[in-house]
Amino acid sequence: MPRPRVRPSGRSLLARPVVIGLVVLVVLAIVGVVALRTTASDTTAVRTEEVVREVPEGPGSSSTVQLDATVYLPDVPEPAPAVILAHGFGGDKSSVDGQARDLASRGLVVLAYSARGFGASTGRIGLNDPDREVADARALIDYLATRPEVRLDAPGDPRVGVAGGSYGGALALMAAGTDPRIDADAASITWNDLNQSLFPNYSAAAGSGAPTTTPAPSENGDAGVLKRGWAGIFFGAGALPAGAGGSTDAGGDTSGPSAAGQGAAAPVLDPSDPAAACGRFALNVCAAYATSAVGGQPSPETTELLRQRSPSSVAASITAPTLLVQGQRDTLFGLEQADATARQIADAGGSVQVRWFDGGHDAGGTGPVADAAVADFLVDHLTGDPHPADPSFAYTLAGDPTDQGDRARDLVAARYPGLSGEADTERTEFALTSATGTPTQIIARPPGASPSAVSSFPGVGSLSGLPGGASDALGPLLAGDLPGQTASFVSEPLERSYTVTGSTTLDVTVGPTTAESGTVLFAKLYDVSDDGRRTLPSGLVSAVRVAPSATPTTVTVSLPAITHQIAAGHRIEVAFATTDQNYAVPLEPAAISVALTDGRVALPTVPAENTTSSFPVVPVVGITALAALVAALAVAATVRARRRTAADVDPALTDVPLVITDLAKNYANGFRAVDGVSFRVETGQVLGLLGPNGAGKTTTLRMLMGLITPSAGSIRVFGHAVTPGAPVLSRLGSFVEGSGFLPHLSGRDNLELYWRATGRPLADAHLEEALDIADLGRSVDRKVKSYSQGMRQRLAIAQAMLGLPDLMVLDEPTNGLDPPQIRTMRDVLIRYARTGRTVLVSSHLLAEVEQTCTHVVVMNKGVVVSAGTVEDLIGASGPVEFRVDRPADAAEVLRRLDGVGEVVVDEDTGAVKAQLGATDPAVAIRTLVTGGIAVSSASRSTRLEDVFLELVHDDTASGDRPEPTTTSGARA
Ligand SMILES: Nc1ncnc2c1ncn2[C@@H]1O[C@H](COP(=O)(O)OP(=O)(O)OP(=O)(O)O)[C@@H](O)[C@H]1O
Repeated sequence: MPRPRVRPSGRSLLARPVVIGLVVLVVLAIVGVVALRTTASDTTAVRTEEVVREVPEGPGSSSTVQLDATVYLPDVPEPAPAVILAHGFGGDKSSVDGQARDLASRGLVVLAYSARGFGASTGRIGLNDPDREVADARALIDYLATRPEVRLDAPGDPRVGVAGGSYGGALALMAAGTDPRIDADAASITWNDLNQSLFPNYSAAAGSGAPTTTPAPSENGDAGVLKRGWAGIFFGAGALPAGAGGSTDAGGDTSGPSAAGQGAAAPVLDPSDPAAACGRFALNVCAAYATSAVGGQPSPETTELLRQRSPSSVAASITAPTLLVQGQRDTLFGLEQADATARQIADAGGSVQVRWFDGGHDAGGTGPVADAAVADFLVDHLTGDPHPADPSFAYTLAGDPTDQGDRARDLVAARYPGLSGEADTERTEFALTSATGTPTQIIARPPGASPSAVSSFPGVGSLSGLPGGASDALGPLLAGDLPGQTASFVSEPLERSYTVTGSTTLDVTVGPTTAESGTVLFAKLYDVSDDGRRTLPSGLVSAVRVAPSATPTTVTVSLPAITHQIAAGHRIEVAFATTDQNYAVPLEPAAISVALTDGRVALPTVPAENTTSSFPVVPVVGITALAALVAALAVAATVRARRRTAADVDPALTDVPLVITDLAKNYANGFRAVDGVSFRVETGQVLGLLGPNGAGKTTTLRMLMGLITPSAGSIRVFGHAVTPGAPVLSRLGSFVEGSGFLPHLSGRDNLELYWRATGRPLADAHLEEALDIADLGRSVDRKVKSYSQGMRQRLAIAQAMLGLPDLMVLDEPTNGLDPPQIRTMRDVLIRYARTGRTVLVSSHLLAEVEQTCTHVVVMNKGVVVSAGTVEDLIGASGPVEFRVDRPADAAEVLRRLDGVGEVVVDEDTGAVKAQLGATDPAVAIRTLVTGGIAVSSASRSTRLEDVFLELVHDDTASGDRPEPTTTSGARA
């Protein structure tokens, strides 16, 4: 039965205006964009023809896929060059209708089509599989060669260009790299390498010369950090059946009528079919995403799959003139992606031109500016004689649209400096000093990486569908770093204003860490105003992962590539944060030391001419304001939705420390480690979670700590539903193995550091009380590297106790302790529970549990096999041992009693052991005495160990799942 949930008050008052406001603003905005576009086109009459092309499902396959296409035919007397137009991810051919009409009205035949798996096209999404989507584009070129309206360069070889944004942009590049018939290609806001885009790592071993610094980094180090926010949005858009909505299309005109899903045969989802969760994705793509999303790291197979789906795999073969248009507001595919593609094409002798524009996935996708650049390029290169691309480089310097004196400026440089080298990039050095005064700063990552820093809002820009930079508008309001989690290094105030165009690198020394996940950091370049306001340009961060090392490691980190003007009097701040909510950060707690190697940063600029003619201040102010408003409302709705989730409270349980109901966990390999676990812990209890190896104890506790997500069931802490990062987790103190203490700091300093990372005042830590209970004595002021294993364990327990949490959860706290230390630990836990708080502890030391815990839950093979008080558990089973004068007669008498099970006489001691079942031992004694037998003692010899072995032994031997049993007083 669903439980009543507490909703934040005022919901019904707020919801309607927000929704109405959103609808009105989106309609206004779309009308505005449509109006802008229609005035720009319609110079030549255009007619359209609907076409369905059948292509093989895969190489050598007998089954086929149907591609739904529209051919746009300009009313021109001669055969015309053609363009294949590909749409963005989650869109379909209708998404590029406006752009297609515009190109056709300029005299080009345009074929726009829905990629396989999108719109009315059949098949599955292969993420630009070279053998499928890319082969489809080549098949469409074959088709264009048969159309009489299309100009041919040779039989079967039409004069043709390919263009697209985002998903379509990568397709355009990959088609150009595999089909020499293509005469020009234009790719907007797209990736070079999906591995680098989705698992970025902007660091490389210092001195390796790896990251190229002008104007954007193009090289990555090893395994990166999953860009969880964007990856989820990207893959979520394809996980729905066709026609189910969910477009995140940022690579096409959003003004046209959406035909998403029209006529498409939406697959019928069968929940029992594992493929159902894959929606429209090809199963290999789906599996690749699922394993990386769960593990946070790509498997070698995923890396290879993403490599094949990337323009980087074919860029060296692109010979047609290429235009790369990349967005300056794009936390999905940053400027460095176009930079890498440009370098690869140029290195192989191809001709390439680069444009950076004030847009991108965080600002409504491509938009009119990018589309116009693409149209000019295609018309220029397809209608005249083929000629190399113009080497110039254009970019936009965003101004403040509310300030007419500081307008956005369009700038053109003679060459793209990424290709012409360092010589074209001026650099100015700024000295940076550590914000704390000490060269090395120590920052912490809290357990569960929660709370997390916020740098940008993936998807909000494309949600608004507008230019103007939703993330930029919202960033200063909502983004932020957390105290204790950020190391910062700042410059003196700048004497003059300075324009950053591109990226820079700096050497940083981090670590040491032996954690398997290595060190993960997020590097940022802030513009700090004189009143201390920090602006993170375009919400961009550089994710960095440094391999584990027992000694500090120096790496070269590339800061994000930006265009940004820093005003005179402002400071530059380079910051390193341990968390970012858009990335899959390791959840284990860690303390990380960070130092700049030479304390300087050299920021680049690209000398360029201002070509701004007349700037439409009024529409931009209006559109930007609308974008900001729409985005603000969208974020408000998101925040409210999150609050609602966070406020998922069962009022009947607000006094109960923990209630776990029907909890289950399937790991990525399909193994069900926890299967329908339910139990409850009351205030003041010390509950022991017992079970043999592999029983599912750690998995259960990790779900409770919010470190992993349950597959089913619920966990309520004081009535609040637990989810990763849920605020109620602040009432829970937890101990997990490998607490990541910094060895050269004292125990006390480590605890203070850890507490600062939670963002809460030091006074709330109750440091002395936690230390007192953990009984570390004066050792707390010694360096941790001098601690014994037992002292480290106790320090970790003290860490779990900081803030005196109402519920403390400890996973195997006695591991590695010697008997006296185990005894100390026992006292610590008992004392803690006596303060009116609650302890949940997993252990395999049964004698310890028996002496420490008031209650026990026994798990085996993922299920609860018994639960109750320790006395109940011991008392409810096991034989009673009678010492009598005539053992054989006593055994006979007991056997005749109702409900009594096995009765045996111990030949050595003469004791009679009887399984009394429900029979009261007092009744048994009275019966014996009445029968003339002298009873000198009756006792239960059972210890928890016996019960435990009895509960798990048979089952362990047979390999079957045991049936749960509940002792009296148990609440399983
Ligand atoms: N990430 C994972 N992927 C797949 N299986 C896993 C994963 N983590 C744990 N398991 C499996 O789940 C089962 C339960 O593991 P868990 O660590 O929860 O047990 P446990 O009761 O804590 O055991 P132990 O006392 O040995 O730590 C084990 O069979 C384990 O191999």
